[in-house]
Amino acid sequence: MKPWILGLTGGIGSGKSAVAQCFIDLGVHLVDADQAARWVVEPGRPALRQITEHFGEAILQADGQLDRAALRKLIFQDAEQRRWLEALLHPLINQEIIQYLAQATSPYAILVTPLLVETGQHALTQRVLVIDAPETLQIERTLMRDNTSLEQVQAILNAQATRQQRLQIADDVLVNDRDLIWLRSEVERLHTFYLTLNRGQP
Ligand SMILES: CC(C)(COP(=O)(O)OP(=O)(O)OC[C@H]1O[C@@H](n2cnc3c(N)ncnc32)[C@H](O)[C@@H]1O)[C@@H](O)C(=O)NCCC(=O)NCCS
Ligand SMILES: Nc1ncnc2c1ncn2[C@@H]1O[C@H](COP(=O)(O)OP(=O)(O)OP(=O)(O)O)[C@@H](O)[C@H]1O
Repeated sequence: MKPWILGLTGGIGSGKSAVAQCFIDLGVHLVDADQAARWVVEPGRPALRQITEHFGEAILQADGQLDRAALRKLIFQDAEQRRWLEALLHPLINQEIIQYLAQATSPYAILVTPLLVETGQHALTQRVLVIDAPETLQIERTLMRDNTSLEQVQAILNAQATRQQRLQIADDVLVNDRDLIWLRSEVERLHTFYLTLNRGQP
């Protein structure tokens, strides 16, 4: 039987990737929208040429790869440019996700995405798990992980759905405000529950 799809979402630095790794360790197949966003702009793919035509050659690194840090800076300080990029990439990202999920063979599979509502990816899922963390912790963890500024993280947060909007579509909520050992035990608990579900429903 085809696996049902769990949408795993949360804002920047909420802990989506950390939770995703726990599910992978339990044998669950998953696709990450941030990774799909990388595949669609690999050198040679049409989207990279369109991005270069729009933003200029300076958006490429010397090796021909997309300069992600430069593009990040650009789109999070200019909402119009961000919307241009999203209109180009989101349909391509969605295609990659659909192809990938079609190959999943675990009892259920997971779509990890920061933008479940904003991209129409919600329609690909039967159930939604929101990773929730206080905004201060999201900012603190992102600053520790990435070579970025507080201003940049704040700009990204402002471009995302609010906690409230995310919680409105949640079937399950994992509050990630404790340590990683506790996080893993919560994922194990959820996994046991998910294995009992039929198409994502009790
Ligand atoms: C701007 C880009 C090049 C920056 O790349 P970088 O490697 O620095 O970051 P990465 O892709 O890993 O994203 C990190 C986080 O930024 C946030 N983020 C990324 N894109 C967006 C967006 N369009 N709106 C709001 N938040 C976003 C998410 O929390 C994401 O998890 C990249 O994020 C991108 O191509 N974004 C547009 C495509 C998109 O919307 N991707 C989100 C998945 S659908
Ligand atoms: N419970 C936790 N305790 C300590 N560190 C954590 C915890 N959860 C996540 N982290 C760390 O916080 C950082 C952000 O987590 P993670 O990368 O999983 O977030 P994310 O939601 O995937 O972020 P993004 O939207 O930017 O991709 C990582 O360095 C991760 O290892």
